[in-house]
Amino acid sequence: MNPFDAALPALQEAAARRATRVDTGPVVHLSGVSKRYESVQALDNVSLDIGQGQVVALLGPNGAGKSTLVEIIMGLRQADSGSVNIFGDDVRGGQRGYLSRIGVQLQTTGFFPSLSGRDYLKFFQGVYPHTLPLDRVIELLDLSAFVDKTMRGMSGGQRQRIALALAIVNDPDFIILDEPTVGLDPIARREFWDILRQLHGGTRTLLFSTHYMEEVQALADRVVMMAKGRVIASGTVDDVIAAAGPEARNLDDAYNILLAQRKGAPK
Ligand SMILES: Nc1ncnc2c1ncn2[C@@H]1O[C@H](COP(=O)(O)OP(=O)(O)OP(=O)(O)O)[C@@H](O)[C@H]1O
Repeated sequence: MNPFDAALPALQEAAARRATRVDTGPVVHLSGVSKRYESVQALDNVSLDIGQGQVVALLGPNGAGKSTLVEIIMGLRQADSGSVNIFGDDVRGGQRGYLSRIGVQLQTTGFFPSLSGRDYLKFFQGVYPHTLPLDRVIELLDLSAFVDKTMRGMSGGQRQRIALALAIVNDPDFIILDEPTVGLDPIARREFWDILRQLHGGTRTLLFSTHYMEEVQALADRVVMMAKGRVIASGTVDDVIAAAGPEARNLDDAYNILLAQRKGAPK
């Protein structure tokens, strides 16, 4: 049986539970967020709203501020100024209730090489009050062939799959992924996209950063383009292409045009 079909009942149940939850307002509400590291202005007055069920791609060159933004949303870093609200929690004010509702896959995950994937999954299951059944997570992400291997014995793509599995153990409403498919070969990347589509299922909110245009086009219903700590364009792929002007035929063109305009703009 297709692993996705096998996992469907658990996902449907989870989606039904989410549907009965009454949330008002956006999942993410950032207003005027700035962050400086010594001489670098990593984020400069960033405002962003993400609604429930949206799949949002953060796109931008190295150093644009994507990871910093993602880490502030995860509560791993503190913004210097502005407001950060996730599921209504005032993150800068110290409210952290939202953490049980998010799942996070960092750019790189450090694993103890001698532990297995199953060891990690069990450990994470013990951390949260509500979790998806372990066998469902294994089925959903198609982990059975390697979940009992040690982390040392896995390929990079398999380790990334375990990292994603750990991000969904708590059946999160909001999944945040920092460059989730970096280093994967094209086939593994496409498999990863299929998994993300299944996880989204129309109800979960997804935010991911990426450098891959085809990843944006395959997954996102909204793009937030960043450069030098600022949001330089936001909207659907078509909106962003239109914002770049008539010379932009596709997202690649739009990206290059908007970045070139930004380079010429005063800081
Ligand atoms: N801990 C830190 N200390 C000092 N400077 C930092 C730190 N973290 C990030 N920076 C700087 O802040 C800026 C934004 O970095 P950030 O990692 O958020 O960008 P990014 O868009 O995620 O880049 P990449 O695509 O390379 O991951 C960069 O100039 C970076 O060098």
